[in-house]
Amino acid sequence: MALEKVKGLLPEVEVDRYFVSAVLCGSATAILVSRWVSQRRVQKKLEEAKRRRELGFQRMENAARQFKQQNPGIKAAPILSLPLVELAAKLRDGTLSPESVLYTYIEKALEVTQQINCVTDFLPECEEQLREVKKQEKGLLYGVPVSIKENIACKGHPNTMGLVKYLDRPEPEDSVIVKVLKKQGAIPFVRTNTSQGILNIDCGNTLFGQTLNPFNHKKTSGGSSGGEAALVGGGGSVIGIGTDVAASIRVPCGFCGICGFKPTGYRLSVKGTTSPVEGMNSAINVTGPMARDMDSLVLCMKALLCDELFCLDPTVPPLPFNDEIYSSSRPLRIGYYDGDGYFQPSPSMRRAVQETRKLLQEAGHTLIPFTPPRINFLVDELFTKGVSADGCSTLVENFDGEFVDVTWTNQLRCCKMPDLLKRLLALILMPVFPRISRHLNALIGVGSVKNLWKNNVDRMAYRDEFIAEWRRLKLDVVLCPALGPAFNLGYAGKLFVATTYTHLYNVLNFPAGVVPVTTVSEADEEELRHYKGYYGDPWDKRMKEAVQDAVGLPVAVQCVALPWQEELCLRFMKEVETLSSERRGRRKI
Ligand SMILES: CCCCCCCCCCCCCC(=O)O
Repeated sequence: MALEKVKGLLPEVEVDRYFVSAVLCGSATAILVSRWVSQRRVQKKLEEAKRRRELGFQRMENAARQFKQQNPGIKAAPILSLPLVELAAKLRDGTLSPESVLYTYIEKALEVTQQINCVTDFLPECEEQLREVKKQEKGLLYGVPVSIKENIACKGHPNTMGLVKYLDRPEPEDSVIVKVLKKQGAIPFVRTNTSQGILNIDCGNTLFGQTLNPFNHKKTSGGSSGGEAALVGGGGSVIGIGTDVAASIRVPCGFCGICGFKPTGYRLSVKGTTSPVEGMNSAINVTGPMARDMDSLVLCMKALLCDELFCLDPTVPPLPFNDEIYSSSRPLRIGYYDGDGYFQPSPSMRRAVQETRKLLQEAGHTLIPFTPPRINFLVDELFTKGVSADGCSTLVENFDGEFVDVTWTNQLRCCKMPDLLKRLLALILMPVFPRISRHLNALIGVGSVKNLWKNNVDRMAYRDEFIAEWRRLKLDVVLCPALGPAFNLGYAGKLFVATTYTHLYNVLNFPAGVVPVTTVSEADEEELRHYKGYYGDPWDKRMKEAVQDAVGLPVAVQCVALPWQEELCLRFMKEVETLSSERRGRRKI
């Protein structure tokens, strides 16, 4: 009836069935052709990028070979085995030349990346910088080759984050961090792989492929600074710079058996780095150092916290490194927890905390149980809802027109679901899988600017509550689990929520770092067979599968301090490193 009325309102036209079919077929063909054309364009760009990358590797090989031919007496092993502090001292006093160190690391980085695919780009201008450092006053990192995560700007190279759309956007200038490193005499020489779009604890993308773990090629290096962690862990770089908005320095460092430090946001500059969700402030994105030992991290922090940094980026507080706090040996009051109530730690994660707690206690510190308050609220309402406040649209847009890497398909599918479907699924899942249901609800985002402000207020209130508990127990620092051991390939992109141990400290904006303390034992593997998780849901099942078959792989702990207490946090990390390496030494005897 209604249809008849509408028809009556329309002018009488003779509809030609052939004409309609032709229009429909034409439109469908046009859509298919334009899709094919755009896919071809992406494919071509991918091939071009691959060629450029291969050319870079070729240049690395030639440069290293030429240097070796001209300097046959220089041996790689003694240079590669030097910890950063000793390497920097030898460079400064002239025992080693910057050339010998740079070309040795170029050759080693190439060897490592051929095995585990961690380098994305050679920085040929490192040869220019090699000449430059000799003209300037010797800085703290004089002649030290440094690797840089691919989202940290190096002039002339694009910050792609593994996305084809950014390939043609070379950065107009170095990021502040790279400028400061250069001022201190460092020589950035390679850039390293990330997860596609960065917001992922795996390290794979369609541009550069998957980075593998240097200790076990069936495992991921972790992400998103996974290229960096794998290169340093594999011995191809002595110091690297990563970024971390939820886990990206700490998770890959833990997976690859190295130390990594996430300072308080804004203590180091992020100018010139690309963030996974630009403009999002619910979890703070930072830059930080990654290295094989704590002394290296400390030297790097000292080098970065200099006048050049404060001058280039006046939004960074002008706080030079405080050696008095770092060198203090006063006994500490250390809060600790070995499970956060949201994601049950693997057996080795828990044992790492318990063994470290014992060592610290025996060394004269006071250990006090500490429980992070309202963990579900923190994870679902503050972190996930905060990061996806726009209903995931910024993140989803990043993937428009891209071939989506397998490490992202699962999560992207969840993000792309219409809100109504998310709500419906969340409702259905609530009685059976409440944690997954809450996560889906959080991915809907906040809905309005007013709600975002409310979310910010809630975050500040949570931070006050957390600090009040910290103060009530008179704590100096906190010891807690670091995610590990390294996941089997194919799992990290489906276990974003396992980052609760790290992302808590991005929401709070506290400094935090990871230190490897042990390796997975047969007993851990046996205990894992009985792992049920806190919820017994599909995520727990996945976690169990992800960490299986890891005997011998490194496991870290996480050390945390209050905001702006970087030096105290680093001192605590150093102490943990010393105690656990002494214990490993004792065990060998
Ligand atoms: C917009 C989708 C939100 C989904 C939840 C986010 C999960 C974060 C995974 C952690 C990735 C680490 C990234 C980093 O720290 O830089």
